[in-house]
Amino acid sequence: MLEVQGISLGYGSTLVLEGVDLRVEAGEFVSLVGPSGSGKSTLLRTIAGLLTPQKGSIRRGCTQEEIGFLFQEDALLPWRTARDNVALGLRIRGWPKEQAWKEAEAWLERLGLEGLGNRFPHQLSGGQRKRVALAQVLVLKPRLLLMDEPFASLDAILRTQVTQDLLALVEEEGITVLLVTHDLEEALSLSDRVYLLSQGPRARIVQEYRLPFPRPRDPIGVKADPRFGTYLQRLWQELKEVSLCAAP
Ligand SMILES: Nc1ncnc2c1ncn2[C@@H]1O[C@H](COP(=O)(O)OP(=O)(O)OP(=O)(O)O)[C@@H](O)[C@H]1O
Repeated sequence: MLEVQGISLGYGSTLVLEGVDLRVEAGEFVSLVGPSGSGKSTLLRTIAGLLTPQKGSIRRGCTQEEIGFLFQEDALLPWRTARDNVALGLRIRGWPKEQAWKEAEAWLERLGLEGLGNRFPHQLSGGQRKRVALAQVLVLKPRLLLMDEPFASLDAILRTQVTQDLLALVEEEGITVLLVTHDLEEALSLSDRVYLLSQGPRARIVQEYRLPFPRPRDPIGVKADPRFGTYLQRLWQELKEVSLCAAP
């Protein structure tokens, strides 16, 4: 679904990424972790097509329309109801209003927001708002979902609930996911593979972990697997090591 080869990219004279390679197969859930400021968001934005690499290539197995984005800041319009916000993308794609509303309501319901379609974003809790943002992306049936710390603003309990629901939905829909996160437990509990990016400048992928946990997966239950602790310890250790060795 996605093949990144030898990507290099900088801001001004600083080369943030140098020679980054990664692959995401169709239906996989892959996370990208690394030290703060290493270039994770830069890499995701490059994959999303928002930044142009100075070197290297990106091959996507789907069209731009089939890519969904979920960033830390949601894209809800404050003057539109939850239903209208979710329906907006379908309306832009030419769906008639009634049909778009019906589909939007169905997705709000799947995300546990039944009956809240008439509320405006400021009338929703933080968790409900995130669920509307998720419905806004999923209603467009993305084949590849790119997420950059989408639930970072939520408290631990809400975050766990929303990610649990997200995982069930992407498994059901067969959506391929690339997630940037600083939360190692989140990365290990959700993913099939985790990539570790080195400390920048000139960051590159230094490690890849292939996780043995089956699907469909309960991201809470998987933490009780004794192998989970082993992976977590290894990832922590390697993240600590790369954080200490910045490129000269
Ligand atoms: N628009 C920009 N102009 C100049 N430098 C930038 C810009 N955006 C990011 N940077 C720099 O590029 C480097 C990588 O930033 P990026 O946000 O990609 O890292 P990150 O790994 O996502 O960080 P974090 O984990 O803290 O969110 C940092 O040193 C940052 O200061």
